[in-house]
Amino acid sequence: MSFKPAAAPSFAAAAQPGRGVAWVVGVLVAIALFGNFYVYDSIGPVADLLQQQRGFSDTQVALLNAIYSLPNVVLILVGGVLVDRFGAARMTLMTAGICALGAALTAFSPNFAGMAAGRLLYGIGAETFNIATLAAVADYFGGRSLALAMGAELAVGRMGSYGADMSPTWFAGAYAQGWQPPLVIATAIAATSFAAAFGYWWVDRGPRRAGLLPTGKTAEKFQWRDLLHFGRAYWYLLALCVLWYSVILAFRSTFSIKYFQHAHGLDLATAGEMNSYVFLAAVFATPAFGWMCDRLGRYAPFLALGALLLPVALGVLALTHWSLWLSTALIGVSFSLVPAVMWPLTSRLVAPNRFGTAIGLMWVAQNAGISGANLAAGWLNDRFGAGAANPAGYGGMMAFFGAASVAGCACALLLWRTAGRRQHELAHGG
Ligand SMILES: N[C@@H](Cc1c[nH]cn1)C(=O)NCC(=O)O
Repeated sequence: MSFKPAAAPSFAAAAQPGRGVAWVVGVLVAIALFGNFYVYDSIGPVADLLQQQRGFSDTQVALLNAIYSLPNVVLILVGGVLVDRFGAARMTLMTAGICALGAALTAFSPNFAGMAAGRLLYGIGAETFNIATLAAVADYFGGRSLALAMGAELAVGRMGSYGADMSPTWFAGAYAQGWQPPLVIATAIAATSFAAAFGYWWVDRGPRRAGLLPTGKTAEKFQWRDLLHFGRAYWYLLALCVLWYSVILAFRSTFSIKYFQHAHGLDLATAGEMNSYVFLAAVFATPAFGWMCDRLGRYAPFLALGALLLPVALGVLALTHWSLWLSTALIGVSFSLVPAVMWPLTSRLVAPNRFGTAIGLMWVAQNAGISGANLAAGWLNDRFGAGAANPAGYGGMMAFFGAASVAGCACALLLWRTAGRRQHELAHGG
C-alpha cells in the first residue's frame, strides 16, 4: 500500500504561485491561526474564575469547550466540502468573521447560556477555518517542503495557545478584574485574525484567477461511497486523530490548569505557565519535526513515538511525584511530533481535490471525541468531587485520559505495521 493515492491529480507538478506570494500568504495565514488558537484556549485560564465568581460547575466549564466541538460533528464535513468547492481563501475569510462574532458573544454575555452560544458560534466557524488554513498551505506549499510549511503554520498557531496560557501572567491586571476582561482580550485577538484572513483573501485573488490553484471546478462532488476508497492506513490515522486529540485537547485546553492548581498546588499564573510550556515547545519542535520528516521521508515511526509519549506522560503525572517538568516535556514532544506528521501524511494519502473532505471526515470524528472527552472528564470530576479540597477526585479523569491515550498509541502502531514500513513510505518518493 502506497501513501500516495493512485489517481491523485498533482498540483505539485503543475505551475505554482511564486515563492514570494507563498510567503506572504504563509505569514497572513499564520497570523490568522495565531488568533484562532488563542481564542480556542481562552477558557482554560478563566475556568477557576468562572467557578469562583459565577458558580459554574466542572460540567459547565467542560461544556464551554465541548459545545465548540459538538456542531462540528456534522458541520465540519460540510465545511471540508465547502473549502474544496469555494477555495481556501474565501472560506478562511468567512469563517474568521464567524469566529470573531462568537468570541465577542462569549465575552459579553451576561449568563451561561449566552457564553455557551458564543462558544457554539465560534466552534461553527473555527473548525472549517482550520481546514481552510491547512488547505491554504497545501495550495501554496504543496510539493515544496509541505511538512515544514504545515509545521511552521501550526507552530504559530501554538504560539496563540501559548499566549492564552501565559495571559494570566501577561495580562495580570485584566485577570485581577475577573473572568470578563481576559475574554474581551480574546475578542480583540479574534478581530486581528479576521483582518489577516482578509489580507490573505486579497492576495490570493491573483494566483487563483491565474489558474495556479485548485478551483471549485476540480473539486469532485461529494459521494458517501468515496469514503470507502480511503485506504486502511487512513482509517488508522483517523482513529489515532480522534483518540490523541480528545485526550490532549480535553486535558490541556480545559482541565490541566485547574488540575495543576488543585492536585499539584500551583497558583493560577504558575499553572498557566506550566501548561504553556507544552505549546512553547511545540512552537519550535513542530516545524523541526516536519523538516525532519521531509528530509527522512519517514512518517509512521515518528507518529508511533509521539503517540506513545502521551500515556507515558499521563502516567508520570498521575502516578508519581516526579517533577512536573518531566511530564510537561514528554507531552511537549508528543504535542509537536504527532501534528507535525499527521497533517502532511493526510495530504499524501488523498488527492488534493479531496483533501478538505478527508480532513473534514477526520475532524468530524475528532470533534465528537473531543466533545465526549470534555463532557466525560467534567462529569467524572463532578462525580468524584474533584477540587482543591479533594485532589484525589481527579483520579477518574486521569484514568480515562490514560486509557484513551493507550488506545491511540495502539492505532499508531497498527498504522506503522500496515502502511508505515520503509518500503511503503519510500513508495511515494519520500
Ligand atoms: N481540529 C483542530 C482542533 C484544534 C486544535 N486547536 C485548535 N483547534 C485541529 O486538529 N487542528 C490541528 C492541530 O494540530 O491543532
